[in-house]
Amino acid sequence: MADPTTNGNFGSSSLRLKTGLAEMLKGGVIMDVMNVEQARIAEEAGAISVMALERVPAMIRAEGGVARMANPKLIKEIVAAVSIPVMAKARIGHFAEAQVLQTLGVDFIDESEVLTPADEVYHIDKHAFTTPFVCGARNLGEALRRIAEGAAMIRTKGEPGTGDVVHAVQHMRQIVREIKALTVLDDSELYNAAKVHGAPYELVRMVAKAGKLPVPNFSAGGIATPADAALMMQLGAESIFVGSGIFMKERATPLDVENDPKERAEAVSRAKAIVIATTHYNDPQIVAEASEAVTGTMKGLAAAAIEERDLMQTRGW
Ligand SMILES: O=C(CO)[C@H](O)[C@H](O)COP(=O)(O)O
Repeated sequence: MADPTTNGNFGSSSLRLKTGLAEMLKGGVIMDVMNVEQARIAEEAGAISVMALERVPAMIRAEGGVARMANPKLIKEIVAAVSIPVMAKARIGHFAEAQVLQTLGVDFIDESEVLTPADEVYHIDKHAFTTPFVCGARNLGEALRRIAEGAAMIRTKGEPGTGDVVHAVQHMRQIVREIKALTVLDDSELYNAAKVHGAPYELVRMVAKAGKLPVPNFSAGGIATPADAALMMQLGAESIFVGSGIFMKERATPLDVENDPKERAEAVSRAKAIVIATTHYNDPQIVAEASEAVTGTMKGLAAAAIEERDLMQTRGW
């Protein structure tokens, strides 16, 4: 049998390179930004990367409509404004949006359930791109299916735009639990595990041997406070994505960081605190100090109150 660590798509030098880029983002915070000023604040606050998009999930949730890839003009402005890596989102299955993002030179493409899915059956064939991809997952099977398609980074889906961390916790706990369960199986049992998880045997075997995913495992969706970030890191996340928790004032209204110094200071305080808490996630004293420095926190929306059909996390498979 082929050695899954050296053969097949996953062993390709191109995927190892993409995963290497993802490894460089470990231990940091990736912040959603909707304009150049937000991107500058994120960089100054110590974000490891920014995600360029037109509306953060809280706004998409409040306003409805079809959520698509951001305008290339906005992405180019943000790429030009910061020196940290820039990510941008494509709709699930929308390989033409991903082609545009690759042409624009973004550092990572997020095939994201936050946008309105473009294909009800197929995710993007991510091996066909030189730009690395990150994808969301709620469980190990979903994570491994995305990795099989070429994803170089996995993140929990959580329930984006709520400020409620409960589903990010659920997804991270499930992925970690399912990985642990694989490590005690013998080789003959792994075939059935692959069937149960709906994932390629080679990847299941790789995870069973290593006790971890073959790509970095980050967390996203509903992370809104420094303590939320510390919680996710302690549960096994290797980095944190924060969208709606930093730049939003009301559910559909962002802080005016361009014209209002007080609101700008509020965004800076939230951004810095999340970065500090992510770095020092194992030190409650530092997380306490970071939390104290925050002025204003996203009010949020309890994920349990959302109708099944309005969940973003159930998009993708
Ligand atoms: O799609 C994302 C990660 O790739 C978003 O950045 C993230 O899910 C935002 O969620 P929230 O607004 O709840 O922080």
